[in-house]
Amino acid sequence: MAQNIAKLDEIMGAAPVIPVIILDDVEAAIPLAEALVAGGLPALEVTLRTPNALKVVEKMATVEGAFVGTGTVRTKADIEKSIEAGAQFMVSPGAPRQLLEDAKSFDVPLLPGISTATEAMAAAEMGYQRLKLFPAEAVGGAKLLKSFASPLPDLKFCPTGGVSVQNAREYLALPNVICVGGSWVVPGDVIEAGDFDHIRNLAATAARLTETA
Ligand SMILES: O=C(O)C(=O)C[C@H](O)[C@H](O)COP(=O)(O)O
Repeated sequence: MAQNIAKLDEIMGAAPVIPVIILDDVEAAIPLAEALVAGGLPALEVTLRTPNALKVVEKMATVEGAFVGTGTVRTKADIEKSIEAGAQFMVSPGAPRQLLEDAKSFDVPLLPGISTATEAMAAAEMGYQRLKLFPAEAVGGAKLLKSFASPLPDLKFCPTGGVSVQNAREYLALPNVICVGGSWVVPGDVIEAGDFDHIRNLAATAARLTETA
């Protein structure tokens, strides 16, 4: 099956920002997800970069209103583990051919990462029209995506990597950007301090990024 674009559009279109979460403390999973959802960010990407990441996904998936996905997905095993934990979407920093092939046999959609026109075209050829630009700021940022819009009008992006509250609006104003991803709404020290009110405020500010001033 090709990439489930309708499902991804629902998830990517739910809010302007997908928080990229790096969390090992399972106890913090539910309060963190609740704070983000309450702030207006329902789609949450939990990176598979900590020993307890899948347990964090399981917990967060129980939070009402949350769309929980996994990030840093690199292999078929990562796909299988993500789905078993209850992920509703998966994100990868790259788009290796094998991963794109493997992901096609699962219902849960994969958002692969690209950083050049050639990679975007190769992914599109395999049925992937929703892509992450990674690492967005390092590979050309909003200027690069703006340049993709005319020759690749069918492709839509979630730029991630170096995106912040300062530069997010520039991306979100582009016609080929649905949302951005970023870790700035989930600072490690704030989570460690258990200051979920602060997280909710960061989320609320991020959720308003598409509002006109
Ligand atoms: O794990 C993945 O799937 C990735 O591709 C990497 C993340 O998207 C970036 O680590 C987020 O970058 P920052 O917002 O600059 O911290």
